[in-house]
Amino acid sequence: MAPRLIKRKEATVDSVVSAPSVPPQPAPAAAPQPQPQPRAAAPVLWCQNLTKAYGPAVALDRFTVSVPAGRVVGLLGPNGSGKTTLLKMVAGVSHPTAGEVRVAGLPVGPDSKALVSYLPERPYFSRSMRVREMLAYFADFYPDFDTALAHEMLGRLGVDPTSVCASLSKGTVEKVQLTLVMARHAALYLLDEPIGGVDPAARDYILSTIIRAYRPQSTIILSTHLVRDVETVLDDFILLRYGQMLLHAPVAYVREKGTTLDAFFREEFRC
Ligand SMILES: Nc1ncnc2c1ncn2[C@@H]1O[C@H](COP(=O)(O)OP(=O)(O)OP(=O)(O)O)[C@@H](O)[C@H]1O
Repeated sequence: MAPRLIKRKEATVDSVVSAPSVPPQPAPAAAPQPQPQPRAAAPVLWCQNLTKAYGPAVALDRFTVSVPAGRVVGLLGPNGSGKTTLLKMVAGVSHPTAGEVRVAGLPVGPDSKALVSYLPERPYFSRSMRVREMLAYFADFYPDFDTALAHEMLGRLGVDPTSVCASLSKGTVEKVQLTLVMARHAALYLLDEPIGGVDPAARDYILSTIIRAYRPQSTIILSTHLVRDVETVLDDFILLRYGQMLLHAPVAYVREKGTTLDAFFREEFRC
């Protein structure tokens, strides 16, 4: 893949959501439409001019990308550069102000969500539940959830499935959440800061085994500030700044320059 270099510039307000001036009218009855089907040849993730504005502030600015199957992609950028905003829109928990997202050729909706396993940046499960109850909850909710694999991962990560979530440390909560997300058989995994709080030994297992080895056919997009830790497992990276894409390239692109992704990132975003 040829690297895509995009000239940097300050974010501008080009699209703001405005409230409708008339009350919504009931839609006329429409003939049933055929449901869109995933297309094998379509990129797993495709975004065209994807934009998210919060009032006058643009969190993501005309983001365009195409990511094929089987890639592990690092989503990198300084605080506030739009990483979480992008992942939320692909996952369908936030809606674009403008532009388009497709997952395996499907517009974001119930069909695309069935293909996506999303790890949000903040814990979301009930503190009163036990870990094994969370597993049962996921198994009920997602037909592609692999309970045996989840137990294997928890065992390797040293998490007791009988623990009550409220009793777990921050890093252990992260391990449980990542297990729940990665035990699904999804086409696209969106991981928002998956290893920030976990200890270095668990981090190695998560990166080398859970991220790199378990899902060779799937695409994994992970946002992180731990560039040095993740760079050995990444195929490609996307650099964001002020909501705009600076660069989408294979990690080999920086290695050919005789540097590391971590050094490249630090140089690019030096304060
Ligand atoms: N709900 C919101 N309302 C208003 N502004 C928001 C909202 N969510 C995000 N933003 C703004 O959008 C921009 C991008 O935020 P985002 O969380 O996507 O960045 P990030 O790259 O994930 O940051 P970090 O590395 O700190 O997690 C920031 O300027 C942020 O303040």
